Amino acid sequence: MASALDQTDMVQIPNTPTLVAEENVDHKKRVKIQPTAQESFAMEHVVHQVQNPEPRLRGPAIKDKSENNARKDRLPLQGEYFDNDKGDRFFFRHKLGDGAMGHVFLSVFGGRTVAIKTEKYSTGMLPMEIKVLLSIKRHQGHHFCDIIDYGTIRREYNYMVISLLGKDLYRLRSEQPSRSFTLNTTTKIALETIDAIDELHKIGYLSRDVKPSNFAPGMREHGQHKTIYMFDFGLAKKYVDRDNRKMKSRGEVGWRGTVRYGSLQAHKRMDLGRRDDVECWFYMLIEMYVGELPWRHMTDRTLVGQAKLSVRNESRQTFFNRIPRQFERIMDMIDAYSFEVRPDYPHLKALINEIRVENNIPDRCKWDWQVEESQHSELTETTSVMSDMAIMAEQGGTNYTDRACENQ
Ligand SMILES: Nc1ncnc2c1ncn2[C@@H]1O[C@H](COP(=O)(O)OP(=O)(O)OP(=O)(O)O)[C@@H](O)[C@H]1O
Repeated sequence: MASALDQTDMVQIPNTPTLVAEENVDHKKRVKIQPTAQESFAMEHVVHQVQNPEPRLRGPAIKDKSENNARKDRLPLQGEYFDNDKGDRFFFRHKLGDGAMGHVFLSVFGGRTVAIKTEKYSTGMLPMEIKVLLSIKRHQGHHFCDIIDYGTIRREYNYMVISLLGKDLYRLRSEQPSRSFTLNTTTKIALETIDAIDELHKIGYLSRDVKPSNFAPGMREHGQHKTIYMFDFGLAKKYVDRDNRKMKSRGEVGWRGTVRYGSLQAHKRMDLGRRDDVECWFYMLIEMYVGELPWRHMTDRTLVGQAKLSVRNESRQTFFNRIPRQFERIMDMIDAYSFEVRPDYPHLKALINEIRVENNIPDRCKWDWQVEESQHSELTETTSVMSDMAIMAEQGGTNYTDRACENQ
């Protein structure tokens, strides 16, 4: 992957207002708390709405075709279709999952199964995701979905067409009889996912929402089942400025992320850096191997933060009991990182590989879900087993910012 950082400032979704992404605001000149991507989008929306040409009507007939209803901010439904600007037709075959902001559908494009992520036109989170995926594509990121198309339909919804993935890691673990993965699968996931995080950081972005439900293996039919892919960049943020200089911490900015996997700094509502993505990765690994985290049943964010502190102090021994000692070293390494520092990804990987060697895990080993996988068709694999709401509830609420939280 190239190390040059992306200099592009804006993503223009055809027929949509321009998103001025969060990171494009000059930090030094800013006096107020930085607007979220959503707020920036809303501001731009007002400015650009008048200038944007009228989008041509596309897609299926809508029952009530009155002018007002044709412009209704809405999510598409299963069975509908739309045509993109090049005349390609995309059907929303069936729903693969629900996110906080919209639906993800299965579709077919060029004889290949794909996923289409949608959100209401006014939501404005998708442009950031598109921006990240386009940047990744330019840098040939290995652990990310290919972005095939994106746009907006009649000011009703925004969409992006991306490569189809298998079930996410949260679902796959939940389906294991023990609700945990073997050391082989956990360490293989650890190596794949730290590579994904490293790749994202190399192109100048933070995820700020590293968690099992944002990673999934690729599809066997596409020959991608040995790779774990990272998706969902709704909370992503650039941590370097236009001149590729690392931006200074903005101090206290509010909560970002998912309670269960959030870093100690996130609990302090501080600006997040690369080390925080890696801390989330660490909690994710422990959960996958042990089957749960001590704060699994806690919903109060403060209590979860206290429980995370406790595993560094009074409950350290219990927490690290019966798991490879390298995990404790990993946590101590992460805790020693300051905001600016680049995590030592090769060292983290070396510790994971040490676990594999000590436990005589052969290099070529199947994922835990591969036995079960062979008994089902690939299409069934992508269908949700747990409801998305159940997963959100399990994780102590899905990703959100303080602002979104207040709106709940
Ligand atoms: N490329 C894909 N292939 C298959 N399924 C996908 C893909 N992208 C997303 N999904 C499914 O859709 C669900 C929601 O997607 P995603 O996490 O991107 O949406 P979101 O609105 O950002 O959700 P969240 O509430 O977790 O932030 C995922 O959990 C997954 O089940």
